Amino acid sequence: MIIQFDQLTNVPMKNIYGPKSQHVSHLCFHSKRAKESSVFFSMKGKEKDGHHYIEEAIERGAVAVFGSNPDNIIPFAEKYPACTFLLVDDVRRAMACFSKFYYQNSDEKIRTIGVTGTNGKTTVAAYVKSLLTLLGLPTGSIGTTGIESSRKKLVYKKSTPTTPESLDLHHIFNDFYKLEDGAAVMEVSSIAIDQQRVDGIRFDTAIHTNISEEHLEYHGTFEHYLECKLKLFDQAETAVINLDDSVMGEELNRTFKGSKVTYSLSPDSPADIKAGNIETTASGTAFDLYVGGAVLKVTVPVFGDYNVANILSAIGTAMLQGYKIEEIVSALPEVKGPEGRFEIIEGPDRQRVILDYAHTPVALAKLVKEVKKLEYDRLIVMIAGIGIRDFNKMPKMAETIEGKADEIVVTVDHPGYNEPVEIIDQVMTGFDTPEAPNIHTTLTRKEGILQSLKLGGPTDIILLTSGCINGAQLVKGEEVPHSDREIIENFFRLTSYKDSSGQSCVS
Ligand SMILES: CC(=O)N[C@H]1[C@@H](OP(=O)(O)OP(=O)(O)OC[C@H]2O[C@@H](n3ccc(=O)[nH]c3=O)[C@H](O)[C@@H]2O)O[C@H](CO)[C@@H](O)[C@@H]1O[C@H](C)C(=O)N[C@@H](C)C(=O)N[C@H](CCC(=O)O)C(=O)O
Ligand SMILES: Nc1ncnc2c1ncn2[C@@H]1O[C@H](COP(=O)(O)OP(=O)(O)OP(=O)(O)O)[C@@H](O)[C@H]1O
Repeated sequence: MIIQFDQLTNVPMKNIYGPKSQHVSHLCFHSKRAKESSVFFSMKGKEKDGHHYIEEAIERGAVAVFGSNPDNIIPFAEKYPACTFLLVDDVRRAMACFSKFYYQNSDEKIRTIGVTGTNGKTTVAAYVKSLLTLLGLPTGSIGTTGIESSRKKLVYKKSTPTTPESLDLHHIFNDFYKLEDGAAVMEVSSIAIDQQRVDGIRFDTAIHTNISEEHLEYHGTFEHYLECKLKLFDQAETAVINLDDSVMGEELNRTFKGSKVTYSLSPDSPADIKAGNIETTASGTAFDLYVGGAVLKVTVPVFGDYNVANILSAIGTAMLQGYKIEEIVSALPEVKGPEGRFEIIEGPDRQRVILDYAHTPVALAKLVKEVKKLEYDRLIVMIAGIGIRDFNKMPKMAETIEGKADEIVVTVDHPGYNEPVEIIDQVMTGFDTPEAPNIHTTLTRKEGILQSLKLGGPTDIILLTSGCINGAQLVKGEEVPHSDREIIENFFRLTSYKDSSGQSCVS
């Protein structure tokens, strides 16, 4: 595509050096990803300054460079006269605006729905994707579990765990549009908002799940974390708000000016949609839906009260897209959730392994409460300290689980550059009685899973929490392939066999 840089109206620019137009076929913000006809965005980061990699990007074929530091940009413009240099105040903002332009404002050709909150973003995104698609609005999704159009999983080299960088995001919107999806639902993390990845997107609907302490390793204070999350609603036409969340829900309910649907798990709440009489069944959950003065019976193939809250937010989203409540309710029994969230794997001898990504104390507490509603003999719970997250959170996970399970296995997820043993030590400080015989420690997620499975007997539930992002464990800068499912299936294959009477045995 030929880009006439001096005619870009949506990208705020201070100055342009060199040729005013270029043939562009690729966008990047990492010099090592530059190739022929690339535009390179040089950003100052936490560790490095992208301006120091401009020459590398040019050597690899970049034909245009955005930067904010004139001390770098002007001398390079003189040294590389064939390359276009664009001096801007804010490179992240420029990257978001330019990407939107480059991918022909695809975000405006489809509906965009953003989900934010501490817990439940992935789950809500999956429910919304599934529900809207069932209702006849093919919807793609973007988040921690990957990128999926309404019909298939798409393969991208992800640059971030949850919310992609702006240039990837607009590329994905464009792909959804080309695949004839009518909407995109995406998880919007607080970090993404802070790093301006969603700048310039006008969301049709923003969904709020809840807020509790998280990502303090990045934000420093809870106030900054909350402030970032609230910003999403400044760029949304309509909103779905959880009134049960007194911190963020009440604030949003007071300040949000557009159309909104509020939701609550308390039938007495003033919310627009509410759930009551929640009952766990063998195949999911049944509840009464209070909406517009009526009470409707609803069944959903999901487990856990918090997932009923997540379903309510999906219902609110569908209502804001113009669907009638009767159509929505009739689609609910078919709704699908994401992988690794209350995902049940049946083992031999009526054992059940439940994989759940709960990795905050709040999520863990709620999860265990829900699991205890199921029938089982003994409960084995694995928790993990996540090396790439807040160390202060680790003891709180131990504190949350102590006394609530028959066996507790403590392990490590994504050690990053930390020593696994230090992570374990940090988690263990949260137990009152760390030496208790039912508390076990292992140094890798794989060992933790195997230990938990070995502790399980007939009719037990083995709850494996925390989780693995993108099928890998992050160890010292490397992505080490890892699959919980593979480990579990191999374990059951190796330990169970049919004896001569045809009965299954577990050794
Ligand atoms: C900790 C953090 O916020 N990191 C983000 C940050 O990187 P940084 O500031 O450390 O970058 P840096 O290494 O200092 O490099 C600065 C610049 O130089 C460039 N560079 C660097 C080296 C080189 O050889 N060439 C080169 O061009 C880099 O591409 C970068 O643009 O800026 C980068 C560019 O915008 C982000 O991609 C990167 O996200 C990393 C991948 C990341 O893991 N982020 C996590 C914390 C994150 O965003 N998580 C959230 C929430 C997850 C959840 O759901 O809980 C998410 O939305 O994924
Ligand atoms: N509405 C909710 N309230 C509290 N806990 C929840 C809620 N929804 C899900 N959870 C718990 O949090 C875990 C993570 O859920 P989910 O992956 O949907 O959240 P998330 O916000 O996407 O987290 P992340 O971005 O870190 O992946 C679930 O496995 C469940 O245990």
